[in-house]
Amino acid sequence: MARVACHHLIAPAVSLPWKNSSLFFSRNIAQTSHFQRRFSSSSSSSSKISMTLKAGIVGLPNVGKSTLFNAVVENGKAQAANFPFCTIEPNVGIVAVPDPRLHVLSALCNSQRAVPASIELVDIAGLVKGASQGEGLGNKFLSHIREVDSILQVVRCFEDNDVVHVNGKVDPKSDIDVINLELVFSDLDQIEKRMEKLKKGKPKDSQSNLKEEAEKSALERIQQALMDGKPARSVPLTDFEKDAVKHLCLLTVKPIVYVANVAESDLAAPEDNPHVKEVMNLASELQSGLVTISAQVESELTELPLEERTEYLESLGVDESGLGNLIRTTYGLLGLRTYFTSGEKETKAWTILAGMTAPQAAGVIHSDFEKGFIRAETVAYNDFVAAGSFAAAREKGLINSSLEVDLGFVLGLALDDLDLEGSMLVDGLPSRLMGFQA
Ligand SMILES: Nc1ncnc2c1ncn2[C@@H]1O[C@H](COP(=O)(O)OP(=O)(O)OP(=O)(O)O)[C@@H](O)[C@H]1O
Ligand SMILES: [Mg+2]
Repeated sequence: MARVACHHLIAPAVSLPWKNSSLFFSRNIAQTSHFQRRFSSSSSSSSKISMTLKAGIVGLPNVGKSTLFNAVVENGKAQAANFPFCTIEPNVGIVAVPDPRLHVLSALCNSQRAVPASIELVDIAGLVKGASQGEGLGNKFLSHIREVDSILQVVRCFEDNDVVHVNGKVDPKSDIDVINLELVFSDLDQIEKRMEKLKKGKPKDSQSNLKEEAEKSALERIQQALMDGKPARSVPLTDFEKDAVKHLCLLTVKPIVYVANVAESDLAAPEDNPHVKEVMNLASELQSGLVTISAQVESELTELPLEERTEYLESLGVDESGLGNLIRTTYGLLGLRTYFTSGEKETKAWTILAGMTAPQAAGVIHSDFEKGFIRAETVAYNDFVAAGSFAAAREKGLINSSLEVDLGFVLGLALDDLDLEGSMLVDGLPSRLMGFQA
């Protein structure tokens, strides 16, 4: 099988180049950034997107993947119909990550526009038993999964005799097992081929030798786990080993969110549906996320005028659409965090990986900002909102300034909980992370 280029969220190499500050700061940061060029290729709306990750919608045929895709993606036009293998080529769409903080900041700063973070969704063809051996639409479709950063697995939990189930009955456990097994087989195949190659080849130098040794050792452990039916992500690896196996883009390394697709009538109390309960148990066993949604309802909602949507949801006993939850769960599961830049022109959410340093976070806006990083200023989101402006927060002494700056540096990355010595972002904090373009 031809190897596809996989899609990674790569943190730029760590450097602390605060003193090297001659390079930058004259460019308009709203223009194409490193990540814009890198992560959002052709769409014309991509100039507004900061860093986009890909989530792939997978599942058995005819379980509601395209219906969900069309509901989530504004103007989504994937063909969704009641027959298996309706989707053949993947459909791709961009979805905004809902974040109420964006609008609060935008109002406080009188911004002309608010630009949310976004996720790229890929609606992939249905997988069936034997896909790794070419069954159904076969290997080609596993290769589409290889290209995504995370997996949303739609699991059918609705009973409807008119909608064909490829295995004859609604059975979430068996559906999840079928998909997991295909992903496991595909990884095993990939590892076997790689091991053979590693055995034959000779490393160029001692550095490559070290890396290959780490790769071999990691692959052996992953292979064992896969043979025991466990995903590769369950195997503890050192950072060096993770890096050594990254190029294989193993499918079972990718985080999974299970999307329990329920009937309209189950939406108000999904946990009463035994199929949903089963998916809940499996998701927690497999250390994966779970979201309950009715793709059918979400798709009907998009057809309604805005004012009628709330009424419809109320009639079903729920107060909000499940899409926001789905997107936020996906975003959180990937260890992604947001910080904001805010000014009159725009308030914008930028995506970073948990654990990125302040210079790296600045580098998401523009790589020059990382190279010439000078200082970070810190303020908690709530403090900022209470103060009402950056100037007021400064006056009240709520902003901590780290290093001295005398170069007219205008990007004050304001990072709460920042370890100023090492400029490390602390995992898990960034709900309070803000940055400002003066
Ligand atoms: N929650 C639901 N309740 C009832 N019917 C649903 C629900 N979700 C989806 N369906 C119906 O299931 C059928 C299959 O949906 P869809 O085409 O989205 O499946 P798919 O997973 O994309 O299939 P394929 O793998 O063939 O592309 C459609 O008729 C759709 O209306
Ligand atoms: Mg489809």
